[in-house]
Amino acid sequence: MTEFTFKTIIRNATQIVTVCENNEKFLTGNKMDAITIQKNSSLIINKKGLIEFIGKDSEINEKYPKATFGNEIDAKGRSIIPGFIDSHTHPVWSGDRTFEFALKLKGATYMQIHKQGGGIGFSVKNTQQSTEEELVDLLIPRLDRMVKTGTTLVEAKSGYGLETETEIRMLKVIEQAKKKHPIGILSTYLVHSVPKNKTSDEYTKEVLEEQMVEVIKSKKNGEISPEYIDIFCETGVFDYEQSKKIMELGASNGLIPNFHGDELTNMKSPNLAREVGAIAISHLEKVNEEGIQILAETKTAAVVLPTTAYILRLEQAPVRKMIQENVPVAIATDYNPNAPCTSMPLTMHMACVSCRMTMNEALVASTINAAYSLRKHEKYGSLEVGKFADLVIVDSEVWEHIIYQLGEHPIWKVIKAGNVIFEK
Ligand SMILES: N=CN[C@@H](CCC(=O)O)C(=O)O
Ligand SMILES: [Zn+2]
Repeated sequence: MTEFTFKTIIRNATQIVTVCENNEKFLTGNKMDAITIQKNSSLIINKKGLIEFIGKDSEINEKYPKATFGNEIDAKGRSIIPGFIDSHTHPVWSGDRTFEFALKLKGATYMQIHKQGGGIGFSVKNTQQSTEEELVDLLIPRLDRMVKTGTTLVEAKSGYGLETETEIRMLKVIEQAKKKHPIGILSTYLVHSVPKNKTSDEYTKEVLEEQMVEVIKSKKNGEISPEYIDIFCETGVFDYEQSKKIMELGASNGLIPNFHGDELTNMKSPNLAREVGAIAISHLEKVNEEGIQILAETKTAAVVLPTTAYILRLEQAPVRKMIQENVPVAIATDYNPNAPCTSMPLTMHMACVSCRMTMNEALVASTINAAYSLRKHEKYGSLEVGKFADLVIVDSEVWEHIIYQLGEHPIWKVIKAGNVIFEK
């Protein structure tokens, strides 16, 4: 078998959107609108799947005169961007909630449906009754759809179990998908809601005294590998103190707090993030001025979910204000049975139109800032030497077409660590 010097070379792309070039952890303020782009350039990927070189094709002969490549891709007339990082999803569930969408279209609110046992409760009932294999079979095609729209790394939560066995089963399902699917997956243990027959206090106690112990035990056994602890901190679900106790216990067991906050009501989530050392808060539709200042000071990532506010007809999170105040803003699909959108390009389009982001800001929020929101910025989120070669080749000379072509997705190839995982 021929031994190649490098895994892959992608030659002569009209644009390589590197996003940033100085190993920045995240971009804030005006820097979000000042992404870096290399024109008419080539990119070399080494055998470890890492970026070896980005620059002019003419430099390659000089720098690597004898190099051979396992795969040569001609990207003339096309552009390259980093693979999207979908930093907030709930992709493991069973049961169809189309009927709830119909109710919401007629005016029912998220909390009305939730209180009647629908919403999360409906997904919980169905997920509890599904086997690990059934859930894996539902998850894999969802991950396929993510890859087709350019996502190369996804955060995936548990949270439709609400009892120990099903929560751990969901995390095992994610574990199986990590082995079976080429997309990168990071998993989160999510304490999502209160089971029907319990009060919030009772369930908090159960999580603290029993469920968390089992989750940590399974993690230590190597059956599951959650890296983050998440909670739905919301009026009528888990209050500030309950959320704090659960995240603190998670943190003391090596899980990093990264939670749902200030979605339907203001919960002082940024204060909570500061207290528990959370790396990110998702939603933030109801964050106030004081909260934004805290996010800016602590550099807690704000993970904005435009699809949710769109579907629930809520006001979007105050993204412009957060960018102006130098909060690291990320965006994610929130893929779940309430907002069943797997597409980052569609989410970016919504972020531009509904949250008034520029296309550059939306790209930063889906790449380097999304990586930061999961503390994976050292190896992901921009196209820089030494990072993983996770990227999308856009079927256009102008990278912005990935956002502009609403609902269409001009994607030619998706590459993960140097391997083509989707092509048209
Ligand atoms: N807000 C809480 N959780 C999800 C919705 C989950 C569901 O409705 O099933 C979210 O992030 O939007
Ligand atoms: Zn969510």
